[in-house]
Amino acid sequence: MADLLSDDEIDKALTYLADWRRDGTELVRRVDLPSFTEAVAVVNRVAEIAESEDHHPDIDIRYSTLVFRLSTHSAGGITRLDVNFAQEIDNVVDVARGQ
Ligand SMILES: C[C@H](O)[C@H](O)[C@H]1CNC2=NC(N)=NC(=O)C2=N1
Repeated sequence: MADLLSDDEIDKALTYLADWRRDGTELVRRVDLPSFTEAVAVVNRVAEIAESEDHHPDIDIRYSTLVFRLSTHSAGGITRLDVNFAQEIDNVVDVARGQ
């Protein structure tokens, strides 16, 4: 099982996860997309990665706005798995935006 990161380790990760914030035991990112269809396409791509890595974010879908919440449930907080997954979500969003 992955180890919980320290507060310092989480703060350090947030320096390069610029679109993420910490909310207690979770990393959180809000993403605004141009349409519901594009938002759901991002969710579908993230779902594929989640299944392949057996690590699953909580995802809130409201029209074209997504909120991702990452936490390692088995550890009770934020681990390296969540930091890595946050970067993968960033990559999916960048591709969806053509960046
Ligand atoms: C049995 C299965 O491997 C576990 O339930 C996995 C599934 N996905 C998971 N996702 C997240 N975010 N945290 C977990 O601890 C976790 N555990």
